[in-house]
Amino acid sequence: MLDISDLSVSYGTIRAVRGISFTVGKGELVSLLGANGAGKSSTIKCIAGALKASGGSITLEGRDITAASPEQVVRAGLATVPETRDVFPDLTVAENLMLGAYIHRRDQAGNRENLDRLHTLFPRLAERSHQPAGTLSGGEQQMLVIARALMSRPTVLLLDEPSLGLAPAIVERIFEMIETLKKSGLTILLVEQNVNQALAVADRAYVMRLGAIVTSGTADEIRATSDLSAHYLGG
Ligand SMILES: Nc1ncnc2c1ncn2[C@@H]1O[C@H](COP(=O)(O)OP(=O)(O)OP(=O)(O)O)[C@@H](O)[C@H]1O
Repeated sequence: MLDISDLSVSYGTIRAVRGISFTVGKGELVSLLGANGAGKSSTIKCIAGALKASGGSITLEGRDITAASPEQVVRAGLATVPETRDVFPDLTVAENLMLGAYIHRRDQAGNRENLDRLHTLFPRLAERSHQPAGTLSGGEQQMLVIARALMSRPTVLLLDEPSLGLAPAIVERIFEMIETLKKSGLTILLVEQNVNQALAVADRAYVMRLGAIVTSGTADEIRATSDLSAHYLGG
């Protein structure tokens, strides 16, 4: 489904991602793990078309999207939830959601149907449809940005640190929702610092350190073989 081959990303002379390769199969939930500064967000931004690759290739369902713009990437079927969790604070929840559907703006019936499905998945957003998004709690804003990404009807969803800065009870809810999305058949690439939670939902994981992939395997293999504290806590 998603095939990353020898991908490099640089900021001037800083090489943030150094020739990494990994795959995410159809319907799989793959996690990209690593300490601060390992290069996870740079990888996600590059796949999303927000950063230019300095080498390598990105293929989605056999189609080369390495040089695609963010909009072209969304049109190809890949939606991204960045770690910045940006909502438009003065727009209502409903208006924020409709912005996620801009590539389908002529298909109003399809958008309504998708919105109904998302309201079932995120009842809190349905209750707060007419409320300015800036008045939502942090956890609700995270739900909103995930739902907004799903309004583009992606086949692959990239989630960058969805649990960042949220209370443990809310983190539980976010991970339950990620599991529900996986069960619905969505292909997911999940970047997380929350290693235990990520491995609990992931089929496979890749561990990044200093811009390179140092370990990969099933969630059980990663738990069993790698020294998590060394990779994640920088020890
Ligand atoms: N805009 C930028 N300009 C220069 N260097 C950058 C920029 N963004 C990231 N970097 C550098 O690239 C490297 C990888 O950063 P990146 O944000 O991809 O890591 P990360 O694994 O996502 O970490 P975090 O979890 O803290 O976001 C770091 O050394 C970082 O300082």
